[in-house]
Amino acid sequence: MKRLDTRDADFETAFTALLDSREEQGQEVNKPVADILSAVRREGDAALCALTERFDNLAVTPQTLAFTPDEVAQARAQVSQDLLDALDVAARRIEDFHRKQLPADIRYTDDVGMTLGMRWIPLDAAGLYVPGGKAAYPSSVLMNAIPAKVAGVQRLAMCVPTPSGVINPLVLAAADRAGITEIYRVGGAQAVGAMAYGTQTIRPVDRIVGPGNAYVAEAKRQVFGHVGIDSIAGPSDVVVIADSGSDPRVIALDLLAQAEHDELAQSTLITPDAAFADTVIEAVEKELGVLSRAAIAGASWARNGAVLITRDMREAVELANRLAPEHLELMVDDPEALFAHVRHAGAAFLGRFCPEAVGDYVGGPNHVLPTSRTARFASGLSVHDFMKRTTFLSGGPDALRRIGPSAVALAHAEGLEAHALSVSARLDALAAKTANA
Ligand SMILES: NC(=O)c1ccc[n+]([C@@H]2O[C@H](COP(=O)([O-])OP(=O)(O)OC[C@H]3O[C@@H](n4cnc5c(N)ncnc54)[C@H](O)[C@@H]3O)[C@@H](O)[C@H]2O)c1
Ligand SMILES: N[C@H](CO)Cc1c[nH]c[nH+]1
Ligand SMILES: [Zn+2]
Repeated sequence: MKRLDTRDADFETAFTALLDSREEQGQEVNKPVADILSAVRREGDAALCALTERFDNLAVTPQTLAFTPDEVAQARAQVSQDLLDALDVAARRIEDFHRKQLPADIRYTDDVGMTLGMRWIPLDAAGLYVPGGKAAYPSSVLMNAIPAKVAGVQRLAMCVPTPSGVINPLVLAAADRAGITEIYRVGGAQAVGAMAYGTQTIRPVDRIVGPGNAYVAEAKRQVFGHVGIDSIAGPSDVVVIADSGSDPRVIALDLLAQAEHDELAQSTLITPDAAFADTVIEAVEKELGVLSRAAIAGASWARNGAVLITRDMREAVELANRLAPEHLELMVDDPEALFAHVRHAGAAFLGRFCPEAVGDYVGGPNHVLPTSRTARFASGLSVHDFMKRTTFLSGGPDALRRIGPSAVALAHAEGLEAHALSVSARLDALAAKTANA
């Protein structure tokens, strides 16, 4: 863990190193991921099965890659009613929020008489990656699938790793709740490769979405262009801006809630109060003594944890903007005042009683969010990720007479004769018709 004070002479150097550190960690997986993707592209199911045996310790055949409807029903039957109810609370709230994102088409007739517009069309097929290496993520099943359903995607294919063949039944219950019927027991870069290029068993999709570890995130980056992707939603990160009005233990737990996802996760506290910072650091160490996932959380905190002490809250927000976190918690009395200055964050959590973990499960907005500073240019998963736009133009002779000559002039200026003729031939025909009338 790094403890930095903006008043220190070497702060800027240390902070720049912090900004670069996770990108550098991500680069370690470029080559292994490229090898996995090319094996899946070349050999299809054979590579998929061999890689699943190697990385997930699971012997599969093309016939057993998919979960059967019976397996899904049996898994659902193992889940308690309380958990199914909790799943339902989450699903309803996620659906309500995402329904509000449905975009409206555009259609209007302009002053030259052309009708112009833009139509939103759902994707034909989406691939949903649900992580499953170090933890089970039924919540990510809902976060992936519900916006896709709301958008109207016809085919959803879900991939989830099952280390040593074990799957948390709630994952399959969540898939069932979301109406997913095509579920494969594959994970990592090989799952992304299968959904991108297709194999004998898994048909390719048009866009791959969902969170995952560094291998999954890098695989999505590498297949982008062949298929669409949502964003780089890799190992989680959080920035917590807090003052001493919060219980240090609660802030420590918020930091550890991200750290426990992955050794590569990153948790950062920013506060103007140095004494408070030190109490939170102590509380983190204390909680690490009792947390069940202390090995992962402790490794993440040691490797990527950071505590930044600022001159004031405005400086705290400026540093948060530079970190462009996946999650930003504003644990202060007047969070809206700080939020007004936030420019880069995947999702913001405003107020002492709105922890990020609520957003992970039941808040409503999506928890699949851009990581590793990509919130500078990317956003969380939404209904829009499952749709694309087709613009349209419709015009008759009058409109062509009015704007056609400008098109002809510009086509000549670009040296594109066929373009110019395509328009002028029509204009000539119209002129001849008028002359003959
Ligand atoms: N950003 C988000 O929106 C978001 C949401 C939820 C979870 N997450 C992140 O998802 C990740 C989940 O990670 P996970 O590991 O639990 O599950 P995962 O499913 O993402 O990864 C497991 C797979 O990684 C592959 N893998 C592991 N080690 C490998 C190696 N050495 N070489 C090649 N492949 C290897 C295996 O194929 C395995 O099936 C965490 O980093 C968590 O922070 C992010
Ligand atoms: N915090 C993760 C997003 O980065 C999502 C998640 C799912 N379950 C628990 N947490
Ligand atoms: Zn989480």
